[in-house]
Amino acid sequence: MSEPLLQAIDLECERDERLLFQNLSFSILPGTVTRVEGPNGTGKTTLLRILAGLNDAWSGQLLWCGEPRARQRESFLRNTLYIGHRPGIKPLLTPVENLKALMAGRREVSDEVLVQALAGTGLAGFENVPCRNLSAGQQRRVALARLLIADEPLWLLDEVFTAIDADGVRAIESMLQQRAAEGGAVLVTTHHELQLPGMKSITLGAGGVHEC
Ligand SMILES: Nc1ncnc2c1ncn2[C@@H]1O[C@H](COP(=O)(O)OP(=O)(O)OP(=O)(O)O)[C@@H](O)[C@H]1O
Repeated sequence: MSEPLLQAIDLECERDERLLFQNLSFSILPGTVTRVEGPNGTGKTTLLRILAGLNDAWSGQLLWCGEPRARQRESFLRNTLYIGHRPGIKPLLTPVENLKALMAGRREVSDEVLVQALAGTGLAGFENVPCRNLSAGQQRRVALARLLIADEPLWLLDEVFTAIDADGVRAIESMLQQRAAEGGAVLVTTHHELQLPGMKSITLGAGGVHEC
């Protein structure tokens, strides 16, 4: 069996003296899509932010490719793509400019590739319009175009289906499956009814933590 990309061992997190989760252990293997599920407020966003290295209010162990993540920070960051539940799009910039900003410090991508990625998320013809003039779903599609130029093997995606129409949902589902088929791994939170073949799940909340 292949080595996990990411491994969580006995994670615990408390917010405002409220225990969100404890004894949370799971492995994210190459070739898998894992859904983090649970009712509102049970800690899904918090967990993804912890995994992405954006929240330090936790205890336990996180391993990246079998080594403590803290010792592998650069490799972890270079190989992980996090998209938060807010699209993170700058309203005064165009979709092309926003994608360039999202790629900053990662790698050079030509305008042609960016325009193709935007076309791939249904934004052909909107490449140079300020994002403040786009709809909520179109703004989220700008952020999702990032997936089409991603070479990071691990994707951590928080509520990426919000404001997306049915065709867009199917397109995202196929991107997740594609990443897994290419040997990457995806961890996704969503309230959308996501059904992908072989999908794993981590459930937070009332019944405690459950992994399958
Ligand atoms: N910055 C913060 N400081 C203190 N508590 C916080 C902070 N952010 C979130 N919380 C609390 O942590 C708990 C979990 O929040 P989180 O956003 O992780 O839940 P969630 O499962 O993603 O919810 P939803 O399904 O509504 O998106 C909530 O009770 C929330 O009030």
